[in-house]
Amino acid sequence: MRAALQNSSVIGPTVGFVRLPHAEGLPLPAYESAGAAGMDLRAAVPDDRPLLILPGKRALVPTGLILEIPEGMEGQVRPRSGLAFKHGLTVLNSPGTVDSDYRGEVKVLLVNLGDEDFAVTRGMRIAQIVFAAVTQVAVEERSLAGGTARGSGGFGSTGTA
Ligand SMILES: O=c1ccn([C@H]2C[C@H](O)[C@@H](COP(=O)(O)OP(=O)(O)OP(=O)(O)O)O2)c(=O)[nH]1
Ligand SMILES: [Mg+2]
Repeated sequence: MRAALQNSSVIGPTVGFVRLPHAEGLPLPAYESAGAAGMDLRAAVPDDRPLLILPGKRALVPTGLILEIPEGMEGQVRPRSGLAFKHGLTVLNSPGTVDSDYRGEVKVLLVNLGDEDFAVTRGMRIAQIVFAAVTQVAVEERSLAGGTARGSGGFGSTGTA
């Protein structure tokens, strides 16, 4: 298995990671390749108590991490394509939004859309988090929206092919 990239190769803002006691011994998220967009999140479930997700059921999986995301950024919790392809496991609220002012434990809402039970074991990489810039906007109420060529056409109005 390829080692996760060292921090020194990353140019960008810094996100703080606080490891909670139940994440002790688990590797911190890290980019797994030079161009990776996301860092994998690991399940901080007890070693002796895997979390079983039955077909059609969902579970909130602890990561054991509190993040300190810089203002103006968010964390997006997304599925891992391998788990989705092989087991039908995905993130129900994808992309989950981790706000920069959230100081609770980051959790992953997994849903099993496959037809077999899925056991989430300690340290398993269950999802990935992508950090992205967000823009907060000012709201201005207006009586009319300005005209455009598209107008109100949507939901396939430009054709399907
Ligand atoms: O996949 C996720 C999504 C959210 N959160 C945490 C961080 C986020 O900042 C907070 C609130 O998420 P969101 O705004 O999506 O949920 P809500 O239902 O609107 O809850 P709230 O009323 O607390 O904002 O929950 C996670 O840990 N994982
Ligand atoms: Mg909210």
